Amino acid sequence: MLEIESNKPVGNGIVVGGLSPLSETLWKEKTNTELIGDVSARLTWKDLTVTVTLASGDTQKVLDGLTGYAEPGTITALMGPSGSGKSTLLDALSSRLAANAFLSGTILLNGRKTKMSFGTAAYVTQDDNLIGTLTVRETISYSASLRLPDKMPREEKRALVEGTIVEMGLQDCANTAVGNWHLRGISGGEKRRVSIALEILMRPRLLFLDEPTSGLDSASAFFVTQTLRGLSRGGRTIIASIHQPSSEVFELFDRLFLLSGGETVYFGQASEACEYFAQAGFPCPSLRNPSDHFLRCINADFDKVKASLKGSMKTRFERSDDPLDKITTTEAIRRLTEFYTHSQYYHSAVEKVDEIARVKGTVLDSGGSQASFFMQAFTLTKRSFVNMSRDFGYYWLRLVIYLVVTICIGTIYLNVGTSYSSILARGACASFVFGFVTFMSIGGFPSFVEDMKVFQRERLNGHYGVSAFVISNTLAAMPFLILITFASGTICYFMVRLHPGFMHYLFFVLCLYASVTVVESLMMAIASVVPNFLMGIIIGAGIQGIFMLVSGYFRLPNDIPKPFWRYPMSYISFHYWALQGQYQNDLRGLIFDNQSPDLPKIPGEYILENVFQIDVNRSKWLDLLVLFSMIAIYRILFFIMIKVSEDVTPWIRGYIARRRLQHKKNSKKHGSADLANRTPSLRAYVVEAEASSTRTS
Ligand SMILES: Nc1ncnc2c1ncn2[C@@H]1O[C@H](COP(=O)(O)OP(=O)(O)OP(=O)(O)O)[C@@H](O)[C@H]1O
Repeated sequence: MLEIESNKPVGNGIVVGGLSPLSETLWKEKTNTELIGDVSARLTWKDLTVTVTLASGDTQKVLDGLTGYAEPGTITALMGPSGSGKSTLLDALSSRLAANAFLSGTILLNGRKTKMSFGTAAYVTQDDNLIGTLTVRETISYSASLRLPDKMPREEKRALVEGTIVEMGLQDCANTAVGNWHLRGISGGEKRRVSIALEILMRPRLLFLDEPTSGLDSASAFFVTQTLRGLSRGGRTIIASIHQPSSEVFELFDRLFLLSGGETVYFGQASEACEYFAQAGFPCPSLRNPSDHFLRCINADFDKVKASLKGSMKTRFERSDDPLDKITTTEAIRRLTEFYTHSQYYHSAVEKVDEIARVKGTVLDSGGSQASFFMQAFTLTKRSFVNMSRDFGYYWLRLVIYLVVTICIGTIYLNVGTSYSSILARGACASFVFGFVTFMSIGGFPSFVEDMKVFQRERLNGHYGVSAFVISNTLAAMPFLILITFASGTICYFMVRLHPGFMHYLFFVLCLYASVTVVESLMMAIASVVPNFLMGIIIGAGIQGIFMLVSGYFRLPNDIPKPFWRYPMSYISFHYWALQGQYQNDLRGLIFDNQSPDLPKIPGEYILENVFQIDVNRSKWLDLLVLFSMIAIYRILFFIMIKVSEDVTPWIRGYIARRRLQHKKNSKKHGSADLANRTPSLRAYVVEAEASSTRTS
């Protein structure tokens, strides 16, 4: 067990800042989670370098040899100009780097290498991915049910939720919906606070926040930061990237990590940063906010603008005492980074990192949820059902369109009968229903993609697992899909007057239900690979177009080219099984008129075999069974895809990136050697360049 000195109050001695004592006490009592001392998080990173591969194939260093640490009981601010690498550092520390990013260096949690996603640490990202139809209170309450222990009484869960709402100043908008494309909800700043509330609800031992105060007014920014500071004083470790904090907000931070162009400009006590800048030759002018001053010293993006302004307002600048007016910011950054690497701040940071890393502390497991699987699945199903019932675009709009389209089908094929011409009409009607009508199900994809974003946020923060999500989504959608398919199927069946009989009716609507659910499941599997809704819809439409082509209507089954299209494509196509089943369901047992009254009548079985080339020896119920199995297969596929992207892809990515870097290093070495050998005068230059690059690294 670690002895943690830094759990003692830091700074002005406030033990619980903005944090409601009620929530804090309740949390400790009811969850038996004594965070200080036994499961606290000490995070260190040493020589952390992140390289990304760009679309052109080139690589770019986004972070360069960063070293630092974060201890329990402290709040660390990451500051730097836009694009300096703050989010990348948070992503690297929380094991969430993008697919094209490669990390080198050491990150240790309590002295051990740990994968930080899935609940070991909580992360409030820059994007607020929330369910738009839920109110603020509902959003936080569902989150509490998903993660708090089942045994915890309801009143206590409610008290925690209310306490968190008060801590984030959300009481006035607690009953307002978050908002989505058709519903104006809470403001951007309020959304930000809801996102923070969701993560501080469980009092995580390690919390990353990417720009928690962006979009907040100065008073809200102050109170939110004060709450975070209070949370840290309870033994939590907090790291937050922040833009432009006011001087009051800045004073709430214990440590400051200042970045510019991916390099460390300063890492140390926030309260000593002013002195550090003065020592480095950039004292903060008396009337300037220190954090504004630091950022002005290290933002080189506007050097050109500054130079042209200087030209036009020469006299004014000449009189200024500000050192920044005498040199370019690029030069200031160079001096500051050099000053830092030789300063006592850097050396003490390295010493402290080594000291912390030497102590092998508690292995932190996933701390995201303490609720049982059953509770998670139940809460998720309830939440999804509420969302689906409130979001007009999810199912209601589809219900309206389905009803309209099936009434159109009903009027066009009205009372189709058993005349000779009705044979093809019945085939066309079935093909349209199971082709185009089921195709319209992709309309729900944008809403599902929004759900996926929420799922990904919650999943990475360990709120619940993939199986709970798949089960809940399946169960919550079921009543809506039954309503849509049974309502539209009934209209179609009775208007067209398909084969009479209850079992024929039941088969028709069940087949429609299964086909629509297969499309939903297929789109779910697509969403696991392509999270962008436009791309997803295009891919989903393309796949369904191909499935329709090989369904046996546009080209008869025996005429479909055997390699690939017949085997296996037509068997993979759900349209094929739906049509095979429905043709049998509709035609078998009916007798049709022939072309002329003198010719004998045609039995349905004959048409099935000779016109539509249906395998009459196979039961239509078997076709239906195949459709239901496809639902399960696509949902399992979704599950596997998520698992693969979580477990296998990072490993492959790391391997490829390592190979690429190695290859680059080798070719660089050979390239410079070749050049030096060919031109003796260049040899000295290359040797010097290689030596200086080794010195820098
Ligand atoms: N996966 C990536 N692929 C390509 N470039 C990347 C990737 N990740 C980061 N970068 C680049 O690295 C730089 C730092 O990005 P990052 O988002 O970390 O900056 P930031 O300091 O958080 O910026 P902001 O304050 O604007 O959010 C940017 O120039 C960005 O384009």
